[in-house]
Amino acid sequence: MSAPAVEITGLVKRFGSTTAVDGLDLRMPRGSLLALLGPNGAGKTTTVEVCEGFQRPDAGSVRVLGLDPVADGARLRARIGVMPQGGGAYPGVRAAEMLGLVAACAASPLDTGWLLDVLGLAKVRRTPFKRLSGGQQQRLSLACAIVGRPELVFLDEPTAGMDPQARRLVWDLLRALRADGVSVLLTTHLMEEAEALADRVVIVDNGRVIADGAPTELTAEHSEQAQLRFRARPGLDTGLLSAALPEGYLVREPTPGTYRVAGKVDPQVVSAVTSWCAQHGVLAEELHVGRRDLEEVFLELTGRTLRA
Ligand SMILES: Nc1ncnc2c1ncn2[C@@H]1O[C@H](COP(=O)(O)OP(=O)(O)OP(=O)(O)O)[C@@H](O)[C@H]1O
Repeated sequence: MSAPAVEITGLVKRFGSTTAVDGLDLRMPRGSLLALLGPNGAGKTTTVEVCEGFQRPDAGSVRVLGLDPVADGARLRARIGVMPQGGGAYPGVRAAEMLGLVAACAASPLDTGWLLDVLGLAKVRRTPFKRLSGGQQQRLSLACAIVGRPELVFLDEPTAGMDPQARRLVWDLLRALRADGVSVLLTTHLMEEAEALADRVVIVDNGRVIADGAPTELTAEHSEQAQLRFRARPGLDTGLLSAALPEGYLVREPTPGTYRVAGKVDPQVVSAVTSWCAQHGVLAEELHVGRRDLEEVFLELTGRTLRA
């Protein structure tokens, strides 16, 4: 049987007095799409860089496609694709030229014209890298990561800074890669991205795994009950609103203008929230009763928001 795509046990990585990764365990089967989700500074990039062989672990064991990323670095790099955060290229190189250079290093590359087309880059194929927009540079960097038909790709915040249309193109491509049996490990702090793409989500905070499972498992596990949430102008007096609800309910504003009511949802509490809003001239928009999302799971586990 082939080794897992990634197997990490007790990974520790320190930078001076900062412990970036603090005993992280992760197992990713072949052919799956795993999202490492967490706020800034959680240790996602460091974990990925250790897997790629760019950082040496201080403790723990890391195997990628059954290989040690440091000792077997050269063999491993021929089989993986890497899209680092921020990317990078010779500033004068043209888009198609750059992809062609990377493709030339691969034994059996994908068709570069097709790849540029799929990623919406056909029109800028002759544009120098430095004149591409941030989102176009990101997509070119993704193209470079996958043009060599890797068995496993590491994508560090692949859609950061992209507009929604470009993000869709990337999501479609990642789904197609997965359907072709490629293993994909991506980092993100966009819970929508993790929910939309991943077979498994590993939520990381302070260098540790705090939750791990399929998106639906995570949201179900952490919410037997439906939850009431709504949007309204930021800064409502949540203490006053909580006091107007039946005993035991608590209203929070985890991000400005987003309100969540903790407690079992029933018709009385929905009515009490809307009455209070009406009495205070507050328009409650997107009033929603339903399953929690990953953002709420994270909030519940850490008391903070993913975007913090
Ligand atoms: N080369 C380095 N030298 C010193 N500290 C570092 C280095 N790389 C990372 N760190 C620190 O390690 C911690 C984890 O950083 P890391 O980049 O892995 O987090 P992240 O989850 O990828 O965050 P982001 O979402 O912002 O990319 C942070 O406190 C960061 O400042």
